Amino acid sequence: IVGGSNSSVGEWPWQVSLHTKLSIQSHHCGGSIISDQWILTAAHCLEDIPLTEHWHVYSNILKQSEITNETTFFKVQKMIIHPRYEISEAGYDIALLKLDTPMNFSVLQQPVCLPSQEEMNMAKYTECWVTGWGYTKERGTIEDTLQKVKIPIMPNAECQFQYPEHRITDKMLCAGYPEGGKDACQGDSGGPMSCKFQNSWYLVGITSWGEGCARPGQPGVYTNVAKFVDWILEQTLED
Ligand SMILES: COC(=O)Nc1ccc(-c2nc(CNC(=O)CCc3cc(Cl)ccc3N3C=NNN3)[nH]c2Cl)cc1
Repeated sequence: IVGGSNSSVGEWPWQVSLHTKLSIQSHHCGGSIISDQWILTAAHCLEDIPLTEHWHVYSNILKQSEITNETTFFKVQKMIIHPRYEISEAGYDIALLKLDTPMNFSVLQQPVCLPSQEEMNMAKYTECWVTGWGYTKERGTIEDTLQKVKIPIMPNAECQFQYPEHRITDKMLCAGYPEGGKDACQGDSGGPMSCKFQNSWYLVGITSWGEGCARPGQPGVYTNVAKFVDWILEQTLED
């Protein structure tokens, strides 16, 4: 997160850190708790590591340094990548992780609301925050303390204009300041763009891609979760 500040304990109780158990175990991506057994993240986070046993899901974490080999984590039972995902910049950058055991909710570990499907006017979301342990500058390192930054959603037409070589679809959302300076960055992907509306928090976006970090005229691009609520419900409501 570029241009943000430290979060406090329990501020984003749906934020998780996805670690891969490869050479060195480290933070790979963010994710969001959407039910007691399901995590929503970005498809690109999972594409290089398709084996469920390589993933550790850490919830109720503020600092990465809290994670030791004594720290409890959830194992992953099932990974579902959206079937139309190819690359982040083409969209459908969304995936689900089913935990091997249901988690108990608490003040510090609980789900975020999904937006109502086909939510069209994003203008109603005037208080949106992006969170993560990603770099605080383009050539950075993973942050210890979970960072937060408030970023306004911009109309897709404006975003398309700023990314002339891309197709910004209605399944994507963009957020940024014209002057740049505040944005997601490497290591934040998969994590939430959370928006407060009528005193509840909604998972409006999933951090997906951007041209560099916090550059003027290069907003962050997020998966528009409202457009995938049907898919999420289909995949997660065991029939
Ligand atoms: C010790 O452990 C480690 O070092 N772990 C570790 C884990 C993961 C990564 C890592 N993750 C990614 C995937 N992309 C993103 O996270 C954000 C993309 C993005 C989204 C928005 Cl909205 C806006 C801008 C950008 N943007 C563009 N350029 N940079 N950022 N790339 C890399 Cl590299 C690096 C190190």
